Amino acid sequence: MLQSISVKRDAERRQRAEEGCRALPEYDYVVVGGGSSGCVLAARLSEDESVSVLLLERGGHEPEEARVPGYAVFNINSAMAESLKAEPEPHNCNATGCVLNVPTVLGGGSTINGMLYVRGSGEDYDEWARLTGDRGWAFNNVLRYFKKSEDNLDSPINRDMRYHGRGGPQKVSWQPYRHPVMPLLAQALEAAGVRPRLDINAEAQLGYSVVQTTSAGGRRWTTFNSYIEPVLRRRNLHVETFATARKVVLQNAARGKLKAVGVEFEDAAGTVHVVRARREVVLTAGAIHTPQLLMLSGIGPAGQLKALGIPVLKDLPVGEELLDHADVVGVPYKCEPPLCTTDWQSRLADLRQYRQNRTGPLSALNVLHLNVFARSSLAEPGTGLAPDLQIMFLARTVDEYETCLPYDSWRINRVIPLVSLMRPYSVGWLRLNASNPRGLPLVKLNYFGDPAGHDLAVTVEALRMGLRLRDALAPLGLTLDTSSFTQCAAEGAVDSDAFLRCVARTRTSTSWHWSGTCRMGRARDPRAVLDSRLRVRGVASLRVADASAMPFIPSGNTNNPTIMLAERAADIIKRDRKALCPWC
Ligand SMILES: Cc1cc2nc3c(=O)[nH]c(=O)nc-3n(C[C@H](O)[C@H](O)[C@H](O)COP(=O)(O)OP(=O)(O)OC[C@H]3O[C@@H](n4cnc5c(N)ncnc54)[C@H](O)[C@@H]3O)c2cc1C
Repeated sequence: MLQSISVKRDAERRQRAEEGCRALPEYDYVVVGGGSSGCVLAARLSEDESVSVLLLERGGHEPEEARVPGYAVFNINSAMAESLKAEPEPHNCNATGCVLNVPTVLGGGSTINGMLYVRGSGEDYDEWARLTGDRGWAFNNVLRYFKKSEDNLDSPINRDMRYHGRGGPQKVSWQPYRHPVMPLLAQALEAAGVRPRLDINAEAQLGYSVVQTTSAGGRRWTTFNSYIEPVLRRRNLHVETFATARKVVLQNAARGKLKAVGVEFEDAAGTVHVVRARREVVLTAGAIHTPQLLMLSGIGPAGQLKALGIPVLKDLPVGEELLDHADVVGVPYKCEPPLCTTDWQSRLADLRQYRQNRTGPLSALNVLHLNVFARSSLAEPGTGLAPDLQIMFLARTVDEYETCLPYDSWRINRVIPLVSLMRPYSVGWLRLNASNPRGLPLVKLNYFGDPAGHDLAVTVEALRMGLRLRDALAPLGLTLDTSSFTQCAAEGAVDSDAFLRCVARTRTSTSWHWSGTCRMGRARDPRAVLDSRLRVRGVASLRVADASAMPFIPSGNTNNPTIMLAERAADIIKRDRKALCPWC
């Protein structure tokens, strides 16, 4: 499977190289990065037939198998992502540095992610409004962009028109298959006092729920499938794949102000081109590559750029903050037949069933869509009902098939609470790599790095919640399995603080929710790279409209918030253009 993805990608790249670059020398808007946000931007901007839009994407199209929900884990480790090893730190990721799987494919994160459709809490966006001084980012205002993007297919959720939209580009639905373990987990959660919630994307999130996904009819719906594919025939929209931006071309304009006038990029054959942007360059290369591109263009922390010999055009705190939710893989529960079966006959039957009508275990991401959102005893007062922790349930097959199917997880025999810190105090950073500034940047995640130990304490509490399910799960056939936790065994009992702190330190992983590396903020905010209209401070015609712009990480998974941000960005850009040119 992994090999087939990489073979298809290589063939597509070769073909693109033979065909040559088809981009024109000039467009009104050049959008860099065709991921979750870039596809939204390019589709929305090109709705206006009088403007031309180029979308540059360094990857290619996703193969059909990438849309099978049960294969999602393959996507993460395939040629559709590059692996970035974060800086090793003693207090997280087993001191070896977590691996970040950075998307490199049309659709970006929406093509390789877990598809969970989560908005976060209203308080998060009210905080965005406070930090930017722009009420336009408050929840009551951004709700319309969440709804605008949405084609919610499930009744009764889609009957709630205050919170949900129908007919938007992004398909949203419950996955058609629910593993038999899910009702048992729900039963155990209720026994532990966690209440059910039908819809986490309405007035509140707290409780456990079966989360909707960006999939429909047993298939993944990426932002490329949702926003771009239906409009690919537009004559004013051009998508150039295997086109890697190298830098933004900047010029001195009126009154000495810098202005973005184009983008330098390398095509599939390795030829370097410059495309001019008549109106704006919009960076949507994600929270890892957008800050890198800005710095390669001379926009970033002056000291850092000077040390690398990059001429400083604008001194801004690019990459000085990196936000993410630290995930920790908790102690698993063993699940045995007949509840969990992993034999080849069942797998073959699954494949046949999926091929016939896209149902069965392959139409869902095992049990990941069962989520708990909760407030720990350390949740900050004054944050309303915003959760500070999330518990998801991962599942996988261990033992018998591990060597031949290392990433297989559609048939399972372990269920693992995966805890995620929603309101982290620890903040990381991103810098250019001095030995190769164009290569992968250096990233320090700094999970659990806050001096007061708040983040670790919340995580320990969340891990303990996962353990609390054991009394209710044991009679249902799911028993705790500590056999793989030998590294922490000497620390104490399985529910002791010392053991759980050791689990947090050694079993950390990214949640892939990188954000905030080019945050927006108020005019005098020394941490802000962008103003609240997503313009790079002090540079004309240049915006950032991806997860990098978030000033505060939402309490939930970040794909849908990024789509919302891009929807509003498109509206802002259209309005700014009208304001400058009312007759256009
Ligand atoms: C493995 C994984 C699992 C996740 N699970 C979930 C989930 O279940 N639910 C959820 O809500 N969120 C999830 N997320 C997070 C979510 O997908 C991201 O927050 C979101 O995709 C970020 O969107 P973006 O537009 O900022 O960046 P991306 O979607 O990463 O898009 C950036 C795009 O830019 C391209 N690019 C980069 N550099 C260049 C360049 N120099 N030139 C041209 N193109 C370039 C990349 O190839 C990519 O396509 C997950 C993410 C990952 C990676």
